[in-house]
Amino acid sequence: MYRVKEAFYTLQGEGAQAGRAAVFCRFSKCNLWNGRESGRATAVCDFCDTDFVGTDGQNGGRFEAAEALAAHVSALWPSDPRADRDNGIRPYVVCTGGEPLLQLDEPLIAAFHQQGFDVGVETNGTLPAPVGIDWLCVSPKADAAVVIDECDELKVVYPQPLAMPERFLAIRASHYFLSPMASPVTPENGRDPVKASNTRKAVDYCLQHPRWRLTIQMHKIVGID
Ligand SMILES: C[S@@+](CC[C@H](N)C(=O)[O-])C[C@H]1O[C@@H](n2cnc3c(N)ncnc32)[C@H](O)[C@@H]1O
Ligand SMILES: Nc1nc2[nH]cc(C(=O)O)c2c(=O)[nH]1
Ligand code: SF4
Ligand SMILES: [Mg+2]
Repeated sequence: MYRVKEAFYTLQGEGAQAGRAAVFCRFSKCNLWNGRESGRATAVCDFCDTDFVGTDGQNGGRFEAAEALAAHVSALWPSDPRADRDNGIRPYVVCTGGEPLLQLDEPLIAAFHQQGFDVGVETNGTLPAPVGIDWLCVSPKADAAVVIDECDELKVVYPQPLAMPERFLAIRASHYFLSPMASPVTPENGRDPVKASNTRKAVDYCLQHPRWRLTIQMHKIVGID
């Protein structure tokens, strides 16, 4: 059984795939926070900006079979993803959450591929990844041990006192990104002074350590999901 909080079609807002159209499949549950505000202060990961509790979001639900979830995702692509693929377009599903590696398995990856999708994953890196993922983004959290030693992009939310970038240089990646830590809930007026201050700090770190590049949460600026 796969539990999905929400699924929606948007542009990837972060990392090396930023700007690419994708169906986001947000799985329920995380191993580093129970998702309740009452548990945030004692969570391993205490800055999460996402609601991943339950299956009640847009296009959320419970799916018994991999094929059923892949068909559900396919229906959110604006045209026939298999036909698009035949025409040189690469339909894209981003598996996120919550922590997608609690649920994503080889049958579901195969079912996404069967529907014509490239499969991207956003993970905290604490769980092993199944084979077949086309784009793997690892974003370490606090002192949680990272068990993935190779990925497409490493995306370190900055600053985290227990997860400073130097700690992850042994992880092989094609891209090394810093992503400024935003407030868990964007303030009503849309201005986030915490994010602004962290962005300046991330800029300074990248200037001093040119292995690292800045990525920003473009979707929050553009005003899309
Ligand atoms: C909600 S997480 C879900 C996937 C996975 N559990 C993870 O942590 O990578 C998706 C992305 O949002 C990032 N993120 C979460 N809260 C954030 C915040 N307050 N500021 C910036 N990035 C944040 C995570 O680091 C991750 O790259
Ligand atoms: N547009 C957009 N891009 C994203 N990249 C990673 C996201 C996530 O929450 O995993 C995310 C998201 O929630 N929206
Ligand atoms: S950012 Fe990722 S690891 Fe942290 S609580 Fe949110 S879903 Fe879990
Ligand atoms: Mg997000």
